[in-house]
Amino acid sequence: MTTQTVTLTGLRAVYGSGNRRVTALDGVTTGFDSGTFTAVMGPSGSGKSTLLHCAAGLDRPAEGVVTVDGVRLDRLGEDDLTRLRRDRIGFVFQAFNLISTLTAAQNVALPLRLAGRGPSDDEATAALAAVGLADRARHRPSELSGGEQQRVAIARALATRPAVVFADEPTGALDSTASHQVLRLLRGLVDGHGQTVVMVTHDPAAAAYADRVLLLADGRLVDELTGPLTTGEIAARITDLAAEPSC
Ligand SMILES: Nc1ncnc2c1ncn2[C@@H]1O[C@H](COP(=O)(O)OP(=O)(O)OP(=O)(O)O)[C@@H](O)[C@H]1O
Repeated sequence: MTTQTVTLTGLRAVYGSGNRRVTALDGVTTGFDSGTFTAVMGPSGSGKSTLLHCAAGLDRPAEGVVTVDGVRLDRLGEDDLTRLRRDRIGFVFQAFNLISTLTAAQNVALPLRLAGRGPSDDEATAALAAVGLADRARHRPSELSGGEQQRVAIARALATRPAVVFADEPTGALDSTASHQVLRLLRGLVDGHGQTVVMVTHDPAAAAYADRVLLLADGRLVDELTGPLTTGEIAARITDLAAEPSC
């Protein structure tokens, strides 16, 4: 039986108040099956980052329920939520967000140290080996290419063996070759290790690596494509969506 690692039910997210009030999510219900790769797409301002932040417990929605690994986030206090984020959720950002003064291995080991489980050189080295960077363990971020830095960031996201990895535009700062390397890596984590991955992207070629593409518009889920998907099919659906009047 398939289990859902993350569920979102009736999510509403609102920023500001009065005439500056913006409804960023307007009743989103969906789930992310364990061991699957989902891409979240949609026009700028459609609510993609807000969805990711709410699903990852970085923002609290105004209404609705998020569960991660069977735990309702709205029932957690700030300390328990921080612990759950640290132990059960991996993050990958467009800007890599590595600590410049630490080596690749030290960056990867950081979540383990914060979780009181480290430092374990073996675990950090194994995580770097899994992303093909065992020989770069002692390099600092400035000594690595963008693609290598993002692979270190992925190794860091995996260090605590999270239930889910959320990636916000992970290839946004990379050239095409490095992008495909990072996407193949994410795909391999899903296929080879049953990792659950949820990725926000603007790029149909990146979304083509996913099993499922969710399309958001004006804070609502307006379509869902399931794979195998080609870049062309995804790009065509996005173009159609842009031409449709929003309701
Ligand atoms: N901190 C904030 N304060 C006020 N409004 C916000 C804030 N963050 C986001 N919004 C608004 O919420 C809506 C959804 O924003 P969000 O960043 O989730 O969209 P997005 O689809 O990720 O956009 P992009 O593709 O441009 O990154 C937008 O209208 C945005 O202007």
